[in-house]
Amino acid sequence: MRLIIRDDASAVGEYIGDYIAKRINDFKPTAERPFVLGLPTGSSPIPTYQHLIKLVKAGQLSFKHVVTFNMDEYVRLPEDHPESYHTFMFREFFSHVDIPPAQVNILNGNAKDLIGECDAYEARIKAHGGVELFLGGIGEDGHIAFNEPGSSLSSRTRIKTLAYDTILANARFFGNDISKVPRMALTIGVQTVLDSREVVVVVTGQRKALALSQAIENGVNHLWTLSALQTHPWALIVADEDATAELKVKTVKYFKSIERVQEEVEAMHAKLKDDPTEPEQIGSME
Ligand SMILES: N[C@@H]1[C@@H](O)[C@H](O)[C@@H](COP(=O)(O)O)O[C@@H]1O
Repeated sequence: MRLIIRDDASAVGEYIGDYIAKRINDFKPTAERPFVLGLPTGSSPIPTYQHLIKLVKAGQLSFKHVVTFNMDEYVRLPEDHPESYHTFMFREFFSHVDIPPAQVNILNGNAKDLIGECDAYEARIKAHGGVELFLGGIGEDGHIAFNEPGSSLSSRTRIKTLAYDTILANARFFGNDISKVPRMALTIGVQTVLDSREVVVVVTGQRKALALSQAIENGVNHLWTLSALQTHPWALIVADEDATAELKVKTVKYFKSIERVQEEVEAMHAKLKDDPTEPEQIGSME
C-alpha cells in the first residue's frame, strides 16, 4: 500500500484527478474495451470530481469510453431525492462530463427485489471484466462504501443496516434531522472492492484521522474495514495533512520518504530513456 500526503483537500483532489486521468488515458479505452471505474459519494471526493471536470473541459480527458459503478445507495430513498446518491453523482459529476448515461451504474435502492438487485450488480461488474480502478472514500468509523464495522472482509454487494454513528454523521445532509436519514443501504462488499485491479482511497479532514491510523498502522480488522486494503496488491491512499493527525511521525516520514525515492527513480528513468548512448533501460517502476 502507498500513502501520499498533500497539504489540503484541494491538493488531494488535484493529485487523484490527475492520477485517474493518466490511468484512463494510458488505458486508451474504446467502445469495445472501456475503462471500468468505481466511484464513491460523500464530500471527500468532490475536489477530485471538480478536477476531473476541469480536465474534461480542457480537452485532456474523456469519459466517452468509461463505464462507472458506484459504491452504494440508500434503500427506499426516492431516486430524485436531493440526497440520493443518484442525484449526488449527476449533480456533482456526471452532468458535467461526456459520459453517456447508459454507461453509469448505480445500485437501485428502490428495487422490489433488493437481494436480486445486489446479485445483478455483482454480475454486471463481472460481465464488464471487473473494475480497473475503484476510487473510494471512508466514513469516520473506517468504513469503505457502507461496509460498517464488523462487516465480513469477504462480503459482496448486499443490503446493509447503517451504524448509528454513520446515521449521525450523515444527518448533516438531511437538515441535521436524524429521523430523515435512511437506516439501510445497498453497498458493494469489501471483497468487491478488493477484486478491483487497483484501489485509490481519498481520506481528508481530522474527522478521519483515527480511521486512517487504525487502517494502516494496525492489522487487518473487520472493525475498520478500510484496513482490508492491506491485503490488496495495488492500493493507494491519498490523505491531507489533517487526516494524518493520529499517525505516528515515523509512519508519515516513512511514506513521505517512499514518495521522494520514487520521484528520484522516475527522474532517473526519464533521463536514461532520453539518453541514446544508454543501452540498458531500467523497467518502469509503476
Ligand atoms: N457511504 C458513504 C461512503 O462511501 C463515504 O465514503 C462516506 C464519507 O463521506 P464524507 O466524504 O462526506 O466524509 O459517506 C458515506 O458513508
